[in-house]
Amino acid sequence: MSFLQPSGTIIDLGVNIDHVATLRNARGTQYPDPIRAALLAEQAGADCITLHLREDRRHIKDADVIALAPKLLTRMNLEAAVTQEMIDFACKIRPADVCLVPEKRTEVTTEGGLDVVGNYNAVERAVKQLQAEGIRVSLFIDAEAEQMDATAAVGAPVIELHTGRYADTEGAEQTAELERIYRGVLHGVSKGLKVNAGHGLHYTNVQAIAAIPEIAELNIGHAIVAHSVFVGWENAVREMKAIMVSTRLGRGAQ
Ligand SMILES: CC(=O)[C@@H](O)[C@H](O)COP(=O)(O)O
Ligand SMILES: NCC(=O)COP(=O)(O)O
Repeated sequence: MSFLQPSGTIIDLGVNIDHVATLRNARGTQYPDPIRAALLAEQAGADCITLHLREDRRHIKDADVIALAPKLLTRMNLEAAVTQEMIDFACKIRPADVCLVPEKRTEVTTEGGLDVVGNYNAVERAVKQLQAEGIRVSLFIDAEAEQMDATAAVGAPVIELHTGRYADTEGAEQTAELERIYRGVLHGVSKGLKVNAGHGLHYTNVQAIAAIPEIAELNIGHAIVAHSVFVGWENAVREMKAIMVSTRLGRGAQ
């Protein structure tokens, strides 16, 4: 496909530290410290730190967000559900970015994109409240034109396309998902949106997504935490960033 041509455009890596907190919470210890992981990830090449304060606090806790905010050298991308509790909390923290994501208590991980069309008024209220605090708002959505059109209408300048189905499929199904994402990226750009992507990306499926030149940022967490078990945290971050950048520059996987 044409998007596989090297473009040399910049692509940012947002490192999601949720599952460093998962490991910490497994025993109720203070280690591994997600704040230390975030600062080391920045030194290893992360362009931003993403963390998801879930309503059930299964991994990231309020205290993690509060402790990390003043220490970050890059920028915080706080993921949160569209609830008054989370929007009020985000407005107190005032991260550079807030990404509004859907949440179901019973889900193992995020299962789909935010239904902006079906929750338009609530999303619009949240976007306006966050933007009044100077926060840039991103909506985590599936690569569907109507969701992107609603995102533009509600005034959010950024979308993050859910790559979960692409990550969970293979062969012709995965190729179809990749084409759907590519068409979604082009539609999002045509609506004037900054287009990011994330969920389920890892060291051998990230290349095809990173090769799409109009994608500005990838948010990746679970795979980096998993890989760090074998290569170390900073190396895992460096390797992912190197794959993304070399893909963009057309040098193939390094
Ligand atoms: C929105 C998304 O895809 C992830 O950033 C999110 O953090 C997934 O939730 P878990 O980290 O709890 O799996
Ligand atoms: N929004 C996606 C994200 O932050 C990380 O998702 P994953 O890589 O942990 O699946």
